[in-house]
Amino acid sequence: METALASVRAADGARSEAEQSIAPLQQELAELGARLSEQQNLRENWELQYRELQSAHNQVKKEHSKLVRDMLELKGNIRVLCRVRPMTAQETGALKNHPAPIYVRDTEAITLTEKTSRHMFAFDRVFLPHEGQQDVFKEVGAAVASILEGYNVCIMAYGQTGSGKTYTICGPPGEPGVNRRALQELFSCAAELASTHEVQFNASILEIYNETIRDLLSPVADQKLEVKENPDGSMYVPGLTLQTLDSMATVEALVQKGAANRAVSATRMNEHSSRSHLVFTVYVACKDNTTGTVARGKLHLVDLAGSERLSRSLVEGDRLKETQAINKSLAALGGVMQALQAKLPHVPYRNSRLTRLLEDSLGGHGRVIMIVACSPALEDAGETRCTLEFGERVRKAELGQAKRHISTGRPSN
Ligand SMILES: Nc1ncnc2c1ncn2[C@@H]1O[C@H](COP(=O)(O)OP(=O)(O)OP(=O)(O)O)[C@@H](O)[C@H]1O
Repeated sequence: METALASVRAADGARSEAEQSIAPLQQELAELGARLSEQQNLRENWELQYRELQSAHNQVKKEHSKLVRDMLELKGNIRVLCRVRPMTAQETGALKNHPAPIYVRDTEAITLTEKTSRHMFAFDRVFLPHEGQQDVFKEVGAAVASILEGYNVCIMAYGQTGSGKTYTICGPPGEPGVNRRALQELFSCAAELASTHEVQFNASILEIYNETIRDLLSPVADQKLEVKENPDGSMYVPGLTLQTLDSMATVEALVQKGAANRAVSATRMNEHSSRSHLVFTVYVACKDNTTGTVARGKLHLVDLAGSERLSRSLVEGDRLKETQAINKSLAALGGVMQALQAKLPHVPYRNSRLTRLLEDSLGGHGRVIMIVACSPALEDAGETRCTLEFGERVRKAELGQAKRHISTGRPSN
């Protein structure tokens, strides 16, 4: 009996000891539980705030896009932006004590000093050398997105060789240019529309070299390609390869393929990419599932051939022919813009393959953004003046109200 009582007492003692040592653990557990539920509340709050901020951000983005679109309507759908690239170390060294030829007065004006004369130019936006690819895209993103509503948009980079046209349109690795950013924007807009619309993207890449069109997505070299007009006035190139785009991976593969084929043809012709116009086109068909209507728009991204004058390039033979062809098509572009500005009854689109191809985007119903790319180098001041003058002339052109292309039926291109 005694032994049993002793062992019960011992067990009680052990239990109370165990309870005592468990008590702080229980307390700690309770505190941890309270902290966890506090953290959970905080997380829920943060998530809520994040969703609210995201929706406010989307709203601001939509309002900004609408403002830009309204501005485009008011301005007659043509905008000219000017981008000055940074100076290289060599160009800075060449300045010695000479002041830099380009002075950016503000975001809409630039002054160029050439020898002893000074010229002032006004644009819709001037980008300083330090401004990045995202700053440029901010200015063109809304126009890009408008192809989903059935508008035709053309974004061109104009300027002499080495002024930053390819940098702006394509961009080096890690600094994507307008092309990749445009597709990213379009995919993101399409995702937002996914519950009510069916959106399809196709693309083509061609170059115009010496007035000959080359399909950069086709394995067949030396195809005879021509620009034709559909009965509705839209332009197309029969036989041109179209590729479906449905992710950034497909965009990357397409851009790489176009660049590889361009490099091959460049080597074959013993010339450099800057001697041809590169036209990357995105075609969209956006079907409204409620009404069944389809908006068809297209976006041309054009990296124009270098605009240097014959006198400066001191060329002969094949180079002379190339330069003449480039000058002819750039002059044709200037001629089209001039005719639009003067509201002439006849606009000479047929004077070059480039202007013929872009006719349904330039001609009255499209939205055009020209980016004039400028070299800040002292030795380029003469060419830069010509570039800036060209840009200013284009800015005076009037394209009238942009038109949406809406039809009924299934999306196709
Ligand atoms: N905004 C910029 N920021 C940094 N570097 C730039 C910028 N613009 C151009 N560059 C650099 O300047 C050089 C010339 O640019 P780019 O090749 O784009 O000129 P381009 O006008 O397309 O010439 P081309 O007519 O020969 O194709 C490149 O080395 C490019 O990386």
